[in-house]
Amino acid sequence: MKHTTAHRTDPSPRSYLFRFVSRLLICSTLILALSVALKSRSRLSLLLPHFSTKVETMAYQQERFIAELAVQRACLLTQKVFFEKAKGTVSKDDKSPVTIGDFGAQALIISAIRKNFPNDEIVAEEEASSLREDKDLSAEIWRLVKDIKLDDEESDNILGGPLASEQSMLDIIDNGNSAGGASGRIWALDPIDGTKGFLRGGQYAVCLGLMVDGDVKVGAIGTPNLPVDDAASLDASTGAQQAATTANGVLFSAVLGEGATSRPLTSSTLAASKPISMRPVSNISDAVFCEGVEAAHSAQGDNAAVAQLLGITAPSVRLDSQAKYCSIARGAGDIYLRLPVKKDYQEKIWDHAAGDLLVREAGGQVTDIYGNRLDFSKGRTLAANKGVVASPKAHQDAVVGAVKSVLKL
Ligand SMILES: Nc1ncnc2c1ncn2[C@@H]1O[C@H](COP(=O)(O)O)[C@@H](OP(=O)(O)O)[C@H]1O
Ligand SMILES: [Mg+2]
Ligand SMILES: [Mg+2]
Ligand SMILES: [Mg+2]
Repeated sequence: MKHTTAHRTDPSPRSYLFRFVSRLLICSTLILALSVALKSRSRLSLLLPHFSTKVETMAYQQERFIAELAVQRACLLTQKVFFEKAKGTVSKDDKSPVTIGDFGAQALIISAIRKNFPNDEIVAEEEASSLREDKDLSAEIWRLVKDIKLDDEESDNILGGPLASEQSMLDIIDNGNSAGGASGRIWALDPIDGTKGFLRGGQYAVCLGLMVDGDVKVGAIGTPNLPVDDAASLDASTGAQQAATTANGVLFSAVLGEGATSRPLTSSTLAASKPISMRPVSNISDAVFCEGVEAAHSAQGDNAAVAQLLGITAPSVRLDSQAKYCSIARGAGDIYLRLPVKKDYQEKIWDHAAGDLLVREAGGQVTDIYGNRLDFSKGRTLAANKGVVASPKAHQDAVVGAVKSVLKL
């Protein structure tokens, strides 16, 4: 019996060989399958060169959605104030104006960012110290803010619903005090860009951008007074009279590598979007150029001299705010010039982050007067840049060349 048992459990040299060969076969099949999988993956990325970047940028779809929805809700507040005679205007330390619309829009947008991306930093233009000293103004803003909501309850809840109290509104406004910089996720917020235009009855924009490690990845801009029609001429976009018509109000957005879009502003969920792009300009002398209304913000004489050097005979079209970036991005104009008035002025990141991305994603180029890309990694200002020049990519060298010649750089 002993002998028989030993014979059964001890495998013969033949069965050793059989096991060895079958394991070898399994291993080589696995190796073969793995290499086929790897090969087909690399073939896929050869066929779709944007495959890996797409996967990466898809990550910003939620940020884009929240940014658009938050800007759309804030525009409900700014539009309400726009049509009121008294806008609760106060003068800031630098003598520039700020209104209840600026404070209210900042509170609503920061609250939406806090709800959805609690760990992100925010660089926003306004702060609440003056409101803490002026109880009446603070109460007026709270009366406005607490009633603003999107018609669609679910969308409003995505943004966190109503703010909790007047006190928390002030704290939320002061959440925009990040120093900015080159690392991490930082939102740049201008609750009303073009406050002077807003007060004058002209163009203004609610602007929000997301920077990751100093690079702008997402931008959303609400322009309640721009015509919805992307094909509307730039001249039809300048004045106050259009503001009262119903065919106004556009929401622009862009994600790095994903293109730029526009859609009508609504009071509820987001409307359907369509892609936008700069128009092709074969001869630069046919280009339409735009600049700011305020002579103190850009050197209109120098802007005109640059246009003249490029052979452009038509006068500039003047609009306040980042509506200029939006307009050229959708082909309602071609060049945006913002040549410096004062040597020591540092442009603010919230005045450019969203617009810069929008124009680049629409096929344009944005640089400073030296031809350098705008650098958003330097803190709250564009400390490494001077002025702004934006035009179709193919013409940017010529436009910057004309700028350098006029400014004798
Ligand atoms: N001296 C100056 N040079 C350039 N920009 C200036 C400026 N003084 C103020 N600004 C900025 O110009 C922005 C408006 O731009 P524009 O002239 O194109 O409409 C203002 O934004 P706010 O209105 O948000 O304060 C403000 O930040
Ligand atoms: Mg301001
Ligand atoms: Mg601004
Ligand atoms: Mg502003």
